[in-house]
Formats: sequence, C-alpha cells, structure tokens
Amino acid sequence: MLSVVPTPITVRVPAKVNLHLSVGDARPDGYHELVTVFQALSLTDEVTVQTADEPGIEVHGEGADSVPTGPSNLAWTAVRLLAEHSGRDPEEPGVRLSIRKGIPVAGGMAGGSADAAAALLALNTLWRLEIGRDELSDIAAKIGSDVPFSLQGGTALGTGRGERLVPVLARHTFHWVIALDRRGLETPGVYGELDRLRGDTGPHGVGEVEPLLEALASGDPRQLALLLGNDLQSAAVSLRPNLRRTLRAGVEAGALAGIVSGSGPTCAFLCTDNDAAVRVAAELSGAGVCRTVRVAQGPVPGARIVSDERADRPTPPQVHA
Ligand SMILES: C[C@@](CO)(OP(=O)(O)O)[C@H](O)COP(=O)(O)OP(=O)(O)OC[C@H]1O[C@@H](n2ccc(N)nc2=O)[C@H](O)[C@@H]1O
Ligand SMILES: Nc1ncnc2c1ncn2[C@@H]1O[C@H](COP(=O)(O)OP(=O)(O)O)[C@@H](O)[C@H]1O
Repeated sequence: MLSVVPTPITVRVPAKVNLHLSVGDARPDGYHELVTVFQALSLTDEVTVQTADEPGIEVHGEGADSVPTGPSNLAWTAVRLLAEHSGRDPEEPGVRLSIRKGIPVAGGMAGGSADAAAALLALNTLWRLEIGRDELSDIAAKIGSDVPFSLQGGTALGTGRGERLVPVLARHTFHWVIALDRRGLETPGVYGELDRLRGDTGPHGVGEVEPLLEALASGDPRQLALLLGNDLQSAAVSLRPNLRRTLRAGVEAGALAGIVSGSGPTCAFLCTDNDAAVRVAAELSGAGVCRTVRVAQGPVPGARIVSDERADRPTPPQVHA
C-alpha cells in the first residue's frame, strides 16, 4: 500500500512589543504578576514543519548562530508537548523543523515564543489534530508566558504572568522603528535586576493601563506616545547603560517616543506615520547607537499558515548602522 507523506506546513509568526508593562510583586512560583498590553509587529519568523525519519531543527537568518538547535529550542518544546498531548512518542515525534529568523534573538520581542507558537499551529495541521484555539493557547502557556500572545497576535491586554489575554481595540495602524542592540539580554536577569533596584520599596511604576487603552481606541499616535511605559526599562538600562543614548537618539531623530521592548535590549520608537518612520530609521542608523534599524507596523495578526512555498518572500526593510 502507498503511504502519503503530508505536505510541509509553513507558519508565519510576528514579534511583539509591550506598549505598557506593569510588573507587580514576585509570586511564590518565581513569576511576577503583570498587567501588560502586547502589540504584534510586522517583523516575523517562519517555521516549516515536515514529516521526517530523522527528527531535528535547522535555523536560518539573522542571529541563527545563537539559537539552540537541540531540545532547549522553544519550538522543540512545542513539538514534545503536542506529541505528548496527541499520544505520540515525544522522543520520536518524526518531524523536522526549519526556522527562518526575522525577529531579533534575545531582544525582548518574543522570538523564541513566536517559534513555539508557530510550531504548535503547524503541527496541529500536519498531524490533523484539529485542536481549537483555546486549547492550543492552554498548551502554549505551558511553554512560556508570551507564547499565547504569539498565537493570538493583534493587540491584547495580558494579565497573570502575561498568559491570560483579552483582545484590545486598536484603531488604525501604528508605525514603529526598531533599534537592535549588539548583544541580547536574558529575560530572568532583567526581572532579577528590577527586583534588586526596587529593594524593599516594592512595586511602583508605570501606573494604570486604562488611559493607554483609550489612546489605542482613538488611533492617535501622539496620544499613545505619551502613555507608553515599561517597568522593565530601568532594569534593562541599568544592565545596558548604552540604551539611554539609543532612546535619546530616536527621539532626537523625530520619533514621538521611545521605549525598551519587554526585557530589552531592543528599543521601539513610535512615529507619526510611515514616512516619518523611514526618516527616523535612516537618521538613527547614522547615529551609530545600535547594530541595525528596522521599520515595522502594528498590529498584525498572530501565527498563521502561509503556504509550503518559501520562494519570493519579501525581505523586511533594513538599514544597517
Ligand atoms: C518580559 C516579557 C514581556 O512580555 O517578554 P520578553 O521581553 O522576554 O520577550 C515576558 O514577561 C517574558 O515572557 P517569557 O519570555 O515567555 O518568559 P517565561 O519563559 O515564561 O519565563 C522566563 C523567566 O522570566 C521571568 N518572568 C517571566 C514572566 C513573568 N510574568 N514574570 C517573570 O518573572 C521568570 O524569571 C521566568 O523564569
Ligand atoms: N526558537 C528560538 N528562537 C530564539 N531564541 C531561542 C529559541 N529557542 C530558544 N531560544 C533561547 O531563548 C533565549 C531568548 O530568546 P528570545 O525568545 O528571542 O528573546 P526574548 O525572551 O528576549 O524575547 C535566547 O537566548 C535563546 O538561547
């Protein structure tokens, strides 16, 4: 009898920026209680899954050298969890993954989480599991706090450790310039630095989220710019003091506001429109304060199946500093 090998499945998945990140106390499980607003941006990774006798992962694109290809790759955690969930042998899942990175590695833009979300969605299709979005999101949360948002995309309010999501209305498209630093920062270290900086004084930070939600609904980037806030920014800047210069340079170049993305070190600058973003990107890259600059828009959809063809993929706009 002839056995049919399923067609490879490719999923495109976005980066995120936290427009608001309010960090509460550390919980007994080591995680911090968050109130955050995520926005998915048009910097994307692509993950292709295919049936194979030899399991494994290959990683291509910028920063690929610093991404693990073994079991510590978050996309592989997704493979193992979904195999277990569907009664397969997690040690012999019979799949190969190919990851094409467009999201900066260890940049505070949830690149690893994005690949895990993409792997979940792709395998759900490859293995014909027909698991619904809600159940897939529960599995995603077991991999990491940011993984459910990578599945969902758009703009969303996150609570708990960031995994409990409610979609948020964001009118119009916002235009961003993304400044990548020369080296990444590890998330646990940045949370640890925030705890250290806070000492005994406890949480006090970016405040209430409601005004930002109103600005998103109004679609006015000037209003939104005034309300961007990230409690992890002081910790990221403390670990990487050069970020202060990057943040200043973006605003001097004409951005409405700049913010460290999540745990950093990537900085995200909100601009009035696309033309302004292109001008800010060019000026910022000339200022020599970062490794690379990109232009991005948000919100964009979460993980979605594109096709099995990789040809003719547009490259994201890039300006090298
Ligand atoms: C800071 C944020 C903001 O969105 O993103 P990144 O900047 O990493 O992209 C997230 O909270 C990162 O989420 P994620 O990267 O999925 O973290 P996880 O794998 O769940 O946790 C990694 C580690 O980060 C710390 N952590 C994470 C989430 C949270 N609410 N409190 C924490 O203290 C813990 O030390 C934990 O062990
Ligand atoms: N698929 C993946 N892509 C990128 N990094 C990954 C991946 N899987 C595991 N990692 C590890 O996770 C760390 C954090 O990477 P990433 O998710 O890109 O950043 P962040 O947590 O700052 O958003 C990296 O240092 C890398 O070693």
